[in-house]
Amino acid sequence: MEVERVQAIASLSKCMGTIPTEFIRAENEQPAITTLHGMVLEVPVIDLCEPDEKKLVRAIDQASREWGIFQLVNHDIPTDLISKLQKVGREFFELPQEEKELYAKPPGYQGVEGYGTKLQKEVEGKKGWVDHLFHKIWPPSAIDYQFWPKTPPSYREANEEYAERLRGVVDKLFESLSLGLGLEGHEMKEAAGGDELNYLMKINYYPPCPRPDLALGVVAHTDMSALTILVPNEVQGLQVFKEGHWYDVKYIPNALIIHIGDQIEILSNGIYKGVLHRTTVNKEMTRMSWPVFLEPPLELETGPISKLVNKENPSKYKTKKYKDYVHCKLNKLPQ
Ligand SMILES: O=C(O)CCC(=O)C(=O)O
Ligand SMILES: [Fe+2]
Repeated sequence: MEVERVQAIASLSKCMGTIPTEFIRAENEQPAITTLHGMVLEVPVIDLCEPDEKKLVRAIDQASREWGIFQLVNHDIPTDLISKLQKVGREFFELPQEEKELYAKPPGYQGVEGYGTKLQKEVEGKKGWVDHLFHKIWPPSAIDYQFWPKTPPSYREANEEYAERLRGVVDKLFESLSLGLGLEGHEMKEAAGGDELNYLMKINYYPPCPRPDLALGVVAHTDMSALTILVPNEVQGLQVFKEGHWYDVKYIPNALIIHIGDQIEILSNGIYKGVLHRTTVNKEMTRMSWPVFLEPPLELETGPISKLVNKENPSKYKTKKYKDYVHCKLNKLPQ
């Protein structure tokens, strides 16, 4: 059966000025009713070039305890490279529909990679106003190039260069998180899979939506990954839940948005918190984002790091294979 892409639904909806009911969220989810505007709390912004190492570790530690999300500036990934990554991704989504379908998840295929429209089973059968493309970008042994667009031709180079540059940022983040918890610098990354840590690229494509007050892009969730490193385009849309309210995450050109995911929450025995977030959509403009999910290998067992478990802080999470964690989360089963 052919899946209807949101991009196609969006072109029809534009003429009609309405959206199909399956995209209209319940009132307790509608962004127009549930977003707190006008002030207020701002996600921490962290300068990765901070010369005082201890200060940097403290800033990352505090943001990860209190927010589970922060924006990283001066991260050393060239602006040109970020623009190139965005350009080739945009060009892929602007291809004729039948060319994009060449990269669709094959029928019956169990993996996550490929072009598609919906990953998770959603709240009350409602749909998110978003299409996506998933493919791994690191390590080289995990890459399956059948899911990488061949058009535009520079797609591959841009993604390979981005993966290469991202590795330095990833190592620095894992090291800081380890030190923040009083561990040796290498421990956190090792517990998350070390050199076998998978970098899963996702491109989210949120077409213009005639009723952004009623629809959501991605529904409220925490990421399953250890960490997620995200580049957005300039269209506002990411929101985080903090102290009982939804807040916009301010767009900062060329910043990387870092999410603490479920796996870091588990490894840290709950000291660092996975952040609850969602996305809104825009009436006139296409929003896009490029999260890279840093995930343990599927067969790796993850659980609280033993040094972080003691009488005062007993283990809060089960130790299990990452693939079993993913299975329970996708099927909404208890962990
Ligand atoms: O588009 C965004 O800013 C966030 C997307 C997201 O949360 C996700 O794909 O997991
Ligand atoms: Fe997410």
